[in-house]
Amino acid sequence: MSAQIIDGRACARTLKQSLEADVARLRAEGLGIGLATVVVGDEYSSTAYERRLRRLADELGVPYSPRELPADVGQDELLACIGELNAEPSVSGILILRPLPSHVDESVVFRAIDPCKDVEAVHPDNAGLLALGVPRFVPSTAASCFHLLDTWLDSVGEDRAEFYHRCLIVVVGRSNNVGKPAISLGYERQATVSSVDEWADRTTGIGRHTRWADVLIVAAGKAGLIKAEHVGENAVVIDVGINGATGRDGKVRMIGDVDYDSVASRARALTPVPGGVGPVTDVWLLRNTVTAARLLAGQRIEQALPALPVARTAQVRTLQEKS
Ligand SMILES: NC(=O)C1=CN([C@@H]2O[C@H](COP(=O)(O)OP(=O)(O)OC[C@H]3O[C@@H](n4cnc5c(N)ncnc54)[C@H](OP(=O)(O)O)[C@@H]3O)[C@@H](O)[C@H]2O)C=CC1
Ligand SMILES: Nc1nc(=O)c2c([nH]1)NC[C@@H]1CN(c3ccc(C(=O)N[C@@H](CCC(=O)O)C(=O)O)cc3)C=[N+]21
Repeated sequence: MSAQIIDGRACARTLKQSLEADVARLRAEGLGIGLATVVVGDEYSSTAYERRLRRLADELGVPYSPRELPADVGQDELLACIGELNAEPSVSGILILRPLPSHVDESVVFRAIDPCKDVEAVHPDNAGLLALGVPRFVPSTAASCFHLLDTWLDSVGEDRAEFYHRCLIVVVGRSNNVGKPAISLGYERQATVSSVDEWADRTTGIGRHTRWADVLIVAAGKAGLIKAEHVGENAVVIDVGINGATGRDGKVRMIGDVDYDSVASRARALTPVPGGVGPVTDVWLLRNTVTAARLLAGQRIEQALPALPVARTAQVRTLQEKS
């Protein structure tokens, strides 16, 4: 079997059209919007993302303030930078690119962000709201994974609710900004969710968990970690990983955490890298920046959140009814 390819670029194009309309509506209401990013050092995946955000903000005419700090920046200097962005009225969304250098305490840094400008929901207030199922911001990477899944389910005519209720979602990687939010969004869809980290790989191996997945979301940051032997034949595989791999010609190209060719020969559907989760993530972050602009203008969360794609009304049958 050869997997269906889930096209993130096509999905992002559609989402971008509604984002353009959201930004225009905001302007028509006389509300300001601006995005600030903070990159510490020059890690491959951070700079790749920052470039994309810069370009998207430019295309949308959204004011963009990039801050670049050296890898040896002191934590206090980083906190001072966040303080300035918190106080800057023209900035509605703040994104601190990860990974941060090891001498910086990420939790202290994230706690310093104004929760209403925290477009990635890394401040404990926002992470807590997400975990409770009442998010202020839905973190962009996890949101993108599920947006791709929802869109793909619609395209193959599967009922979303029925699919998720019967579904085992296995999430590889449990970082605070990708894996854990993906786990929360899986719960929200009433799926069965399990989580795999590096210890599982080092001890029993991850295959004994991942092979059972109906949906496998991989966010480990390890190039080619997932191979055909790790996936079931009916699996839908969402590859979040962004890794720089140097080829024989010395050029660096982008690859995911999934060994694309071997998994494509086995799985039911697969997101490629590039062209999968990545292109949706930056659009979603700008959507969250629109939400932030509305919150900062005093609107309530329900008024501020952009409309999500509506799930088709489903008559969900229970197991007994099915048999
Ligand atoms: N496409 C996109 O839009 C985005 C892509 N990314 C990419 O996704 C990847 C993950 O990002 P992020 O979550 O921030 O990374 P982190 O490094 O913060 O977290 C990685 C997680 O993966 C786990 N892990 C590492 N190695 C293994 C292994 N061999 N088996 C199982 N689990 C493992 C770690 O386990 P433990 O907890 O035990 O350390 C940890 O929980 C990166 O490549 C990043 O660039 C990130 C954001 C957006
Ligand atoms: N706080 C934080 N949040 C993040 O979301 C975050 C981060 N830190 N640190 C770095 C990683 C990496 N990341 C990318 C997202 C999209 C592309 C992307 O869209 N890539 C295009 C590449 C196109 C190309 O260059 O060929 C694609 O996948 O098709 C890349 C990288 C977000 N990250």
